[in-house]
Amino acid sequence: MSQAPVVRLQNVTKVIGKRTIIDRVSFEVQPGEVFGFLGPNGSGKTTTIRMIVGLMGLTEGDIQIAGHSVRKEFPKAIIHVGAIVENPEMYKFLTGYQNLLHYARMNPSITKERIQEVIELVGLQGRIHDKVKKYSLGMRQRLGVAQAVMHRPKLLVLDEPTNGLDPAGIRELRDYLRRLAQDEGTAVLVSSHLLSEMELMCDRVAILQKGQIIDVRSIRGQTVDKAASEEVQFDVDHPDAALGILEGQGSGKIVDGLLTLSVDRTGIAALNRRLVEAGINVYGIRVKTKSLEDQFLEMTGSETIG
Ligand SMILES: Nc1ncnc2c1ncn2[C@@H]1O[C@H](COP(=O)(O)OP(=O)(O)OP(=O)(O)O)[C@@H](O)[C@H]1O
Repeated sequence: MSQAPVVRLQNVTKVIGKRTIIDRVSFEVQPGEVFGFLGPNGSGKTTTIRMIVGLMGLTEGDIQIAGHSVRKEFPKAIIHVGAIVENPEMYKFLTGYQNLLHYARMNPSITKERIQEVIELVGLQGRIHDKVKKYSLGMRQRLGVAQAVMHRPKLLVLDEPTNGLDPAGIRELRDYLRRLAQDEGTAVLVSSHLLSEMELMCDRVAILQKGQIIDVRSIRGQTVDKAASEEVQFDVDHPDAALGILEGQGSGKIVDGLLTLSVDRTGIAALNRRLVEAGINVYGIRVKTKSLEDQFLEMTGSETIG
């Protein structure tokens, strides 16, 4: 991608006592991208996020936000960030609108028009004049996001935003985060321990395990049921010879007497044709679909993800 990243982590490391909690974590989030930070409980998501938003120092490495190092130019970096890391502080006896007005007063660049715009962005227009104490958790969170993005930050950071939300609330969260990314070009970083939610919400995810990034991948449009990759097994009369014939066609191997390859659907017919033309008898072809969930479990071992 040619755009400059909104946030760039380079070899971020955090050591507490003698323990390395975060170990050389590197990734970038682009403008307009919803980026998921996925990992089992205790893998280090919150710690990383706390370092991004300046609630905790780094032991090694650097984090740049809009090109400014949080270590060297923290005030210049942090003005580009909107975040909900702990529960957003709201005045429960004031209305949603009064709360937004209160925070807007601290920043003269926020106009009444902008307040209206963020209210519509998070879909709170029908309830914005109700007292916050009457709000559901999902509505409080929308108000928190509205407040966090009023000053048009380049980066929005949300730690476990789906916690406690029902499926409808999660869908709404997804919709307004996407809107924010698309309409305002905001880079959105969300953490979660639930792959199924990340798949619906994010363009890419980084998978964190025991303080290390073990994978970063695109997932836009994929769901748990759709294959991210497929393993194809050919039942043939001479597996070794078949393996030789298909050399160079991906990582072929023989498993339980079956020729096994990773290939996408369109490649299966072509491989079959090559085998038959080379005189190999093919008795069966089986496609073993691996969902992202399977792959995530494979990568993170037996640790639970939700
Ligand atoms: N201040 C601290 N002192 C010592 N250990 C800490 C501290 N903060 C976090 N840890 C440890 O670092 C590891 C990562 O914690 P962190 O809260 O970042 O994980 P997480 O992925 O956000 O998990 P969860 O989803 O459960 O919050 C955990 O083992 C935790 O016990």
